[in-house]
Amino acid sequence: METAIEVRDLVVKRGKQQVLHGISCVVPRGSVTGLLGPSGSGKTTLLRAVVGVQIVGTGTVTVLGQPAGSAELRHRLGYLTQAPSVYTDLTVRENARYFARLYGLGATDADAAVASVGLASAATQLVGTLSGGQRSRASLACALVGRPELVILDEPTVGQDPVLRAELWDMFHTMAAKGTTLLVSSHVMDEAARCDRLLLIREGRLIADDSPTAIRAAAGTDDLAEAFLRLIKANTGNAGSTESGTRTNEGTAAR
Ligand SMILES: Nc1ncnc2c1ncn2[C@@H]1O[C@H](COP(=O)(O)OP(=O)(O)OP(=O)(O)O)[C@@H](O)[C@H]1O
Repeated sequence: METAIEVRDLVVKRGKQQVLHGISCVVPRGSVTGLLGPSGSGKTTLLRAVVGVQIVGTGTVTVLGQPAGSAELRHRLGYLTQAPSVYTDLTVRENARYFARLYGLGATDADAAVASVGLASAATQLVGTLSGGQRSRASLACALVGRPELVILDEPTVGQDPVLRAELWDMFHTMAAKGTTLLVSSHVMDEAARCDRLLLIREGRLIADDSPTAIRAAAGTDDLAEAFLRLIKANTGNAGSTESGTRTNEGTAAR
């Protein structure tokens, strides 16, 4: 297994609060890895550390063999932030073409990215006039237009209808099959089940790092939502433990 992301003993403070308490995990290349956890558990903070825009206390984050945030990684990594980051006074197409140019790509690539997120029919519409879900997809098109090797997506399917969500997940798997690595945060359990691997984070600590199948088996239930609840319950009270990055298949997280 080739590694795309390696996080070691990552500690991050935001404001006065310690948000990540010594996270260690690896994300394999060419996989779709889901990052799950309750609101405020530190998912966005971990994604920001991988992208290299988060000040890190201690620990290391290595991305595609380079320290996170290295200039060399800029064109190899695509990042979709939770709040759409597109120009509201440009059309969908103009936004995508602008980002394509930054990657040395042309209009055809930009238009293909717009079509891939289901926005071809809204290509000439100003982003400021789009619905929330459409705006989020416009932002996704811009994150993907450079065909990055590593794609970091912070809740990419929020506000999308079930059909679009299914289409987006099919697209993520098609990208992974071609060698792209995707790290995707989500709150939605049926999306967790679609991932090759899952990282479950709670209060800034990793409580599972395994495949959905292994997580279900370790928790003793076929229901992934129930498995997560059991893992969270099993880890309640371990908050002071120095153990982090517990893998369920080592049998420690689901006791
Ligand atoms: N700029 C900031 N300054 C201080 N604390 C922050 C800042 N941003 C986030 N936090 C805190 O860090 C913790 C983790 O936040 P983070 O956004 O990483 O969680 P999350 O799991 O992505 O949550 P959600 O699912 O709601 O998006 C929270 O307690 C949050 O209040």
